Amino acid sequence: MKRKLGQSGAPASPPTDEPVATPQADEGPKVEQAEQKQEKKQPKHDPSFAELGLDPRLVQAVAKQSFEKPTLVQRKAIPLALQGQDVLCKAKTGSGKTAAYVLPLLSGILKRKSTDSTPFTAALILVPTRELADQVFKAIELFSTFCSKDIQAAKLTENVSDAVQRSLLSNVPDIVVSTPSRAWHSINAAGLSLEKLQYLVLDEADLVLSYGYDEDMENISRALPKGVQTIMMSATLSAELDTLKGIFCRNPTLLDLNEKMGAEDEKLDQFYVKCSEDDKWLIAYLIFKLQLIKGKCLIFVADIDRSYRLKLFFEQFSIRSCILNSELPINTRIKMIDEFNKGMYDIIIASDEKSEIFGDETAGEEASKKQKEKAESDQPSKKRKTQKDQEYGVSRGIDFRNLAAVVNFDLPTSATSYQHRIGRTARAGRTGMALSFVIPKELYGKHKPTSLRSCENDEKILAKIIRQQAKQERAIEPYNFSKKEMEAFRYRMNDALRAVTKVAVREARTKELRQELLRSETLKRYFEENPAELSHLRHDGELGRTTRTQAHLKHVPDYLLPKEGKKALSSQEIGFVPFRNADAKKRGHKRGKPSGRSFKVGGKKRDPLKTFKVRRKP
Ligand SMILES: Nc1ncnc2c1ncn2[C@@H]1O[C@H](COP(=O)(O)OP(=O)(O)OP(=O)(O)O)[C@@H](O)[C@H]1O
Repeated sequence: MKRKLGQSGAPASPPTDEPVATPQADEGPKVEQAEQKQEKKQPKHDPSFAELGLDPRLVQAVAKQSFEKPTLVQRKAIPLALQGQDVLCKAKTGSGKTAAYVLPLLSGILKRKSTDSTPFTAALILVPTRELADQVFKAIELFSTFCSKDIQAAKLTENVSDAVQRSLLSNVPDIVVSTPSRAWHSINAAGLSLEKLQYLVLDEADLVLSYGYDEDMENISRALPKGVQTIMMSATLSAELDTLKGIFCRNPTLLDLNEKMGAEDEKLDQFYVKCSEDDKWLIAYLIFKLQLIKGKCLIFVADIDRSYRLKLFFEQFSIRSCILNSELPINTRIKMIDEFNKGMYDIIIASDEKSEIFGDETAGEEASKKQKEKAESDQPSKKRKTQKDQEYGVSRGIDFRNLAAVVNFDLPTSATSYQHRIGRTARAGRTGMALSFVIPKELYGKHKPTSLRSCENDEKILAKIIRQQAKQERAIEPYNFSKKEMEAFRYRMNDALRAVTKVAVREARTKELRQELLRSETLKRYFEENPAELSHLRHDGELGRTTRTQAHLKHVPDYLLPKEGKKALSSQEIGFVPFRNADAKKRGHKRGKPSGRSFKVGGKKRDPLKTFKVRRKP
């Protein structure tokens, strides 16, 4: 199907009279020219938001967000978009791509409305997941705070009937945010009109085809009028982007803004632990029970069962966590991300079910064939009792705020997927840490109860990840735990693992879904009137008695801890991962070097014993 899209080369009715840019033909020199022209025009200092030519009401809204100055992608993309150019932009995760396309879009609509108030849908923003649609919609609301009367936006990813959708769209929103499938459905069944569309945005553009939206994209391309300005955003480039570029863009300007990371500027510390299958569980228990990682954490696992397994395992030790997966209703998922961002939870366990289909630029034909087959087999089956949402995904684009660490409990199956997962932390100038568990080939399949098929190739994937990160001048370093000190905790880990049986996992999965029904809209008013009862609705509550209760596991007795304290579990200190790199610079903190001091973060003094440690390979 993807090739079919590629073969067509251009939509039945091309979006413009201008020649459609043939992929790769003149791309190289054009990029350079565009960049050079910009260099000449640029003032000596980096321009402020006001100097970018945006509507003053938007500049005011940006100031309200406390954005001091535009990020690189915003500085480069906003002027081009305001000039009406098609832009294909690659910039790193968390670099502010959303504002880079939302602001010029809003500015253009406001400018037109100052002379012509005819209502029509002027912009369509397509994103691969419903979570992302919600996030982009909220960003539009925030940026249009001071012009809310002039800008109407709608998102089409709610679970509503066609009749309700039609009535919502009868208000003729200026901007529509949607996944491709819902957009196409609404064009057919709910009266979405693209007749006068001026702007088309594809966010996480390289993913829209991988997600199986090929046919929808092809249909949408045919429904577009001529002359639509297209903006494509992504953190990684892939063959899919060429296909889309050929279909939707008119001679686009390519902004490849992969900022190389010098050690000084690096805000993300990356580590991997090579360990056996059961040691993964042991180390995870130690990290979270002894709070070796400080702050909020996102743990990625390979599938839904695994997420419940880990949550139930953590519950044995009274470690609270919540789960995100494609089975949960969209409202629950969005609410959970919101609450996590508000600081209600510390740990989210997310199943990255689409990891395989993200594609890997380093993978061969054979591998991508397999990925495609897996994606197809993931399509909803009538036999399946619970329906997975095909439009679920949190490893791409979702802005988890102040996330201190990403833990790849199960390594993804591609380097691209890794890049996006770790991009959930160290966003918008903050610092973060990524830790990945890797099963060496010789240890794979040795501990049946915890073995996972996708881990068979962990070492190969790690090699690809190391190469990929090296290209960006980033390093991923080994991290070792002291085996001797860990042993004292092993029987507890085994006790807990034994209690988390397959039956317990199945029951927990059903129970969680049932609980989500209880948390439904019908109870909303009751809880508005009885806010104290809300604690029962926390998503990180215990899934209850699906596992054996083992009270003795809930605390760590002193005699288990090494005499030297937690720090003896790993040697050589790397220091706390602070949120702001500026602090690190001030105190002369160097990555990988022990500082041996306590740090002040957010006004509080940190205990150096509670820091994350690393031992480098000799
Ligand atoms: N100019 C700015 N100054 C400060 N913070 C900013 C600025 N622009 C964006 N941000 C913040 O940076 C964070 C990341 O932005 P955004 O989600 O747009 O990144 P992204 O590049 O789209 O990431 P991804 O590739 O993961 O989708 C958001 O919390 C946003 O509010």
